[in-house]
Amino acid sequence: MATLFSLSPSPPFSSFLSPVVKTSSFQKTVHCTARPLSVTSNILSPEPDPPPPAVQTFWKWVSGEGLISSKKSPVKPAIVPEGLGLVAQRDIGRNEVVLEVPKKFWINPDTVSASEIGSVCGGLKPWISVALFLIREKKLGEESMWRYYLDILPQFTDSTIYWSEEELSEIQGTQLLSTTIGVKEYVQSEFEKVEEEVILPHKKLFPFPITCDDFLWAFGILRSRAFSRLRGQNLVLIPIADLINHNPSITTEEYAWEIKGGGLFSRDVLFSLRSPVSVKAGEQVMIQYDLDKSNAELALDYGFIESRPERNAYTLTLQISESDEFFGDKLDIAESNDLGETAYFDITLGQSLPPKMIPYLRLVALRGTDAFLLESIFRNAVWGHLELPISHANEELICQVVRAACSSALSGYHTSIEEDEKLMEGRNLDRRLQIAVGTRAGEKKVLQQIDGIFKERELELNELEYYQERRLKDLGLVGEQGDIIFWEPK
Ligand SMILES: C[S@@+](CC[C@H](N)C(=O)[O-])C[C@H]1O[C@@H](n2cnc3c(N)ncnc32)[C@H](O)[C@@H]1O
Repeated sequence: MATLFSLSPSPPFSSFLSPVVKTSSFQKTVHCTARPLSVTSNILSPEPDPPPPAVQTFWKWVSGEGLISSKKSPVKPAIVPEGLGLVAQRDIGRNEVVLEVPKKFWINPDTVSASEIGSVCGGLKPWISVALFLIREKKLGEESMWRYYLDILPQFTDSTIYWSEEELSEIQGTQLLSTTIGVKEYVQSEFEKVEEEVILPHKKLFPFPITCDDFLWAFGILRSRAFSRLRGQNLVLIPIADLINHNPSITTEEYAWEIKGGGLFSRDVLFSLRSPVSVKAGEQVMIQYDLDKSNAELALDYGFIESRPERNAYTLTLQISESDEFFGDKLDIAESNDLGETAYFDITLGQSLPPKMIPYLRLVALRGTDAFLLESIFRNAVWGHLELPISHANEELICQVVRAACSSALSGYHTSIEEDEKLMEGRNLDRRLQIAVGTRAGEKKVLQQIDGIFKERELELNELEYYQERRLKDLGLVGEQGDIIFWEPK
């Protein structure tokens, strides 16, 4: 039965750089030592610590190059609980622009094309060419014009891609773990390709050793700090603007950043960042990175999670088996409804199931005497039929398979929700442990929710109305009491 469809532990790894700012928290080598990262308030103490020398040098560079006027700028970099951040130098109004960064200071695939390595990066994926550029500039040290920016980038963040084996053991059984492993394998294989095709054949351009760890660093930097959803710019690092931290209590859907200018008579193209809320002098200016990301995505991209229930999600992977005797017809029906041989359904804690999930499940489970619905004469109407229960057997099967899959997924975690909650109640959890415990508890809650939905459905199987009854009713062949009216010749 379980071969009918699978519930995979791991959702697909989204193509590189999904929407919004990617950031990540870390202990930057340049910023002092470990800093507390618990985000309880964005109000800083009256006398914030002076920024470390590397940040001061960066700020001088930024002002000296005319990127920003340090006197007039409404924000400046400072140490905050999230690492470095942008702090208001005066009161800032809601939607007020806090930074405008001219294009010549952006790092994107065009920057790479115009650089010394541009000629050898032509055919590369945008993120790979930018990653290679960052690594090379970092290794060039004093010789790089980007050195002051690179000096303030963190060595790593709390993203799960940087966790040790021991830390990863805390997310045993989670989708976050499978995704993390998948991402690391992806980075490794991309590194091996670029090493063979670009790095090793061009020793003059890359005279220093470049390792997979360097590549993972660059990947993490891009994943956590690159801005996207920008006009014509899908992957761009904006020095200084990328110091903006995430505030979970800002829930505005509007993006706080945009590209300005570039029209026929306009001045230079600028990246413009606004404060979505009003901020008092001395407070941190923050934004919402992405309302749509699950905790697992936040943990992977940035190295933090949120406590809001709707950040907890689980991706169900359902599949039409190739060995299914009706594979072709089922695939055709799925494809006519924008689904495929494999379909991914993101289920969020406290929210109803995605609307196409149950019809797809019924389709996948369709067999035996119900299979007539797969015939081509039903093709235009079949999805409508699948939106309602088909037969007792079909409905029972989907309940059994989903419940078995939930129970198998739940048995893969090494702690119970109660144990996790107890741990979370305790103070002073290590940041990474806090991410691990919060994510694994959240996934289990969603799995329990899914199991609960199908458990309830199983109890209703005898009361549901199925295709044949609906059909007879439509034909006027079922009486008031549900009794079947037989046609009797007079
Ligand atoms: C775009 S960078 C922001 C600047 C960063 N704080 C730094 O020190 O360079 C995003 C990273 O900042 C940290 N960060 C941002 N918002 C955070 C939050 N609300 N809680 C914890 N860490 C946060 C995470 O490490 C995240 O990956």
